[in-house]
Amino acid sequence: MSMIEARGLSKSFMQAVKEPGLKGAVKHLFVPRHIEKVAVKPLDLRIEAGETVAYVGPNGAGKSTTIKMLTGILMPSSGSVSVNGINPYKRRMENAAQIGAVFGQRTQLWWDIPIAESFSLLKDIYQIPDALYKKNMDLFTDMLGMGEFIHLSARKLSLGQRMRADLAAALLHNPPILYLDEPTIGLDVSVKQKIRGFIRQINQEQKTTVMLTTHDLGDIEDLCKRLVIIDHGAIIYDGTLSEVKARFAKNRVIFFQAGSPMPELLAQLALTPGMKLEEQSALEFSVSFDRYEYTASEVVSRVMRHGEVIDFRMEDTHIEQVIKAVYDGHLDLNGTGE
Ligand SMILES: Nc1ncnc2c1ncn2[C@@H]1O[C@H](COP(=O)(O)OP(=O)(O)OP(=O)(O)O)[C@@H](O)[C@H]1O
Repeated sequence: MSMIEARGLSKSFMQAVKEPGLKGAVKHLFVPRHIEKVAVKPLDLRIEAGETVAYVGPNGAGKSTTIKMLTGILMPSSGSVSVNGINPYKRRMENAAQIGAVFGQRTQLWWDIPIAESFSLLKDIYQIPDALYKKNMDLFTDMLGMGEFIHLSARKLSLGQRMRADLAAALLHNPPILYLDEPTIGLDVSVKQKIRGFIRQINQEQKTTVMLTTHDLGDIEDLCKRLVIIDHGAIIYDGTLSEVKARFAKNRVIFFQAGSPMPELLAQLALTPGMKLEEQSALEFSVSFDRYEYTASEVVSRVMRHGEVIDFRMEDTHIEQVIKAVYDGHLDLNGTGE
């Protein structure tokens, strides 16, 4: 049995259609008009225990709606969903005991009481045994650096502190599943790294299944082996991150700084199939090439045979560029990758 299993899962909303202005509002009061908005088309998804899955897509693609169905917040319009053997919407209490959730924009901490007391309230709510509570509190305080703010109320925390506290709160009861919705939104680089390191460790040591939505592609590269891309309510890609990179990030670029101009070589390169030359100046140019046709050393030695090279550096296509190309409709993940 998979940890998360959705079959034909879909969700539609009725959205009010109002004409603009006061007249429109009054008219809507007497003659309300609605249209059906399909947020998530029937989708199938299986996630195994211990997997780390990034669920990504452009704004309005249906990510949050899917997560809300998986966490039991929303009732699906059709299909079935089982999370660790439980229907999350029908058995909400049992489901709550087995999941941890962090929604970047909201907090589950009590706003006006010290964080330490919020944790002890959660201990009672989840009926966490003393030994486990102490073990987790010690571990999380240390790993997330919470010592400096645990005596403060959530209201007084910075965003980075609050996110760390929220993450600890979500994991206090050792849930087998962790949902993260934009866990690093608005955070500085060092807090992002702390949070990602923590999630990685929890996943590795406790085999926690992690599903996260994010617009931060660094989160995906640092945390997730599997990538599920949703667009217009339908899954358009489900596979490994490395496969996406291998299939679609096929171009590499080498930037050269030459000691003297090499016009002959540049003319040759410009005509070579599978290579693309871009000249920044007479002494600076880059060669973009198909990594499956040429090796980097072939390209470098070809340039070096023609003259002095002072410096060169290589860049791989970043996953960010690949996903942007998918969102923009320039890349068909089910096609050839051209
Ligand atoms: N409660 C609701 N009532 C009506 N329409 C909704 C509701 N919730 C979501 N939608 C619509 O469903 C679609 C999917 O929304 P959803 O929030 O799941 O997208 P998302 O991928 O999470 O986007 P974002 O990255 O912006 O958070 C959107 O068109 C949205 O307007």
